[in-house]
Amino acid sequence: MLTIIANASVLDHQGNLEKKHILLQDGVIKSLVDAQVKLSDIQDGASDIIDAEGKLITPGFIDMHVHLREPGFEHKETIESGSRSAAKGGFTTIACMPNTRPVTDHPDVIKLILEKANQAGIVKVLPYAAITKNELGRELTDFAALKEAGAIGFTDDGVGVQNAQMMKDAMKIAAGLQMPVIAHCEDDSLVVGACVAEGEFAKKHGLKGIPNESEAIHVGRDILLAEATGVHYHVCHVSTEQSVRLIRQAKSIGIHVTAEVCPHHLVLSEEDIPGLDANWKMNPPLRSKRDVEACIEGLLDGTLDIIVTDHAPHSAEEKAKGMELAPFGIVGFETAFPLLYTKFVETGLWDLSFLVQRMTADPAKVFGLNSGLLEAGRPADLTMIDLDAEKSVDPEQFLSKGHNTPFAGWNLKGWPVKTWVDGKLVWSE
Ligand SMILES: NC(=O)N[C@@H](CC(=O)O)C(=O)O
Ligand SMILES: [Zn+2]
Ligand SMILES: [Zn+2]
Repeated sequence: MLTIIANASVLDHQGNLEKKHILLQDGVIKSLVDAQVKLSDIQDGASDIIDAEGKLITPGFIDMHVHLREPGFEHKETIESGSRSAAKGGFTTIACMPNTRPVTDHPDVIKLILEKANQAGIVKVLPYAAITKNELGRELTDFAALKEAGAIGFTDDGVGVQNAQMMKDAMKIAAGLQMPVIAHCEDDSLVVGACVAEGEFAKKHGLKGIPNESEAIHVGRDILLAEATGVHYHVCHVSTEQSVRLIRQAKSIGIHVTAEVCPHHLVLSEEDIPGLDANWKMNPPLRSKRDVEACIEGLLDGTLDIIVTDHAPHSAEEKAKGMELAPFGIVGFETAFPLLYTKFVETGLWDLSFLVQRMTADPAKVFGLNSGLLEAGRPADLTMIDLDAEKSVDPEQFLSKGHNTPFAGWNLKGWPVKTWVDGKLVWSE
């Protein structure tokens, strides 16, 4: 079956926009043809021709840090609802975290996730497995068996691995299996009972603060352990100036460390929190302006490799418990691209190709995926974006079960309008 996406704007290797017809066949990108070529010359046998005049086509976005909540927390999200939400946001591959119930610490849970994702048949779902059983930090899981079942890496996201020897043992085994260790960096002893960052907001509201060191102390420790074990060490949701500095130094001496940053940590600081509204509560918390600047700088100089959403849906009831009692986390799929496009590309701070690469080719490179590039022979995972479309964020319109976002009402440009996975249209506005 031949599909043609005609007259699409695509980014070339230099980041310039070119007009192309994109031919898809059997789930794969067959070729990109200059749009000067008449459609009548290439459309023989095409079962579907989509006019993409005036629209940008990019490789499908890849999100290496998401929470789909199934099994166990289906009231927050399911693999199906999360996949739909991802597709609407332009994502075609998502990697889901193991803090489910049961925790993804056994091959059976990996198999269940892959089965459910397959049944949903929307986006590609890549499961992470837990480092420790039940994410309790006491006993390692069976890495070899989890890899065999389809896990793509190991992480206790949601909590930090508190014991250094445990982390070192995990890294040694993962290195032997050529698998990455992905770390939620947080030293519990420095955090106890805090819900927002240490800073002006915490002071004003008489709240205990989460200090920057609670993140960076793990980053520093784990870099040393990665050096000792040779593992590919990937840092989750970097949010502090100190972490950026440590990762930059580690990279400069050749340690195999990579890192991710979330849109909210690039766009918001603690100064933006309007009040005690838990839609502004996430882990790591919104930090100071200085930290935001350091994260942006880190992304620009390659210290931070990729952008992830850390899509973390919770129910309205849970979030209504208020800043101190509500769970940490905000949804991310359906606002990520327009948010970053509006804040950084429209304003002339970043090239469009810089943003697109951090959400496509770079995550694919960091995690060894075959997708993320718009070239012949690659899977036909594509996103169509209307860069001129402008609308305000309406959580009621989200396909995610979670409506917990600090961006409600924000007026944004650059909305995804169609998404294909393996050549199949999985979402269309
Ligand atoms: N990021 C969050 O604020 N919450 C995540 C956990 C996590 O990513 O650490 C969640 O599972 O809700
Ligand atoms: Zn985390
Ligand atoms: Zn997370």
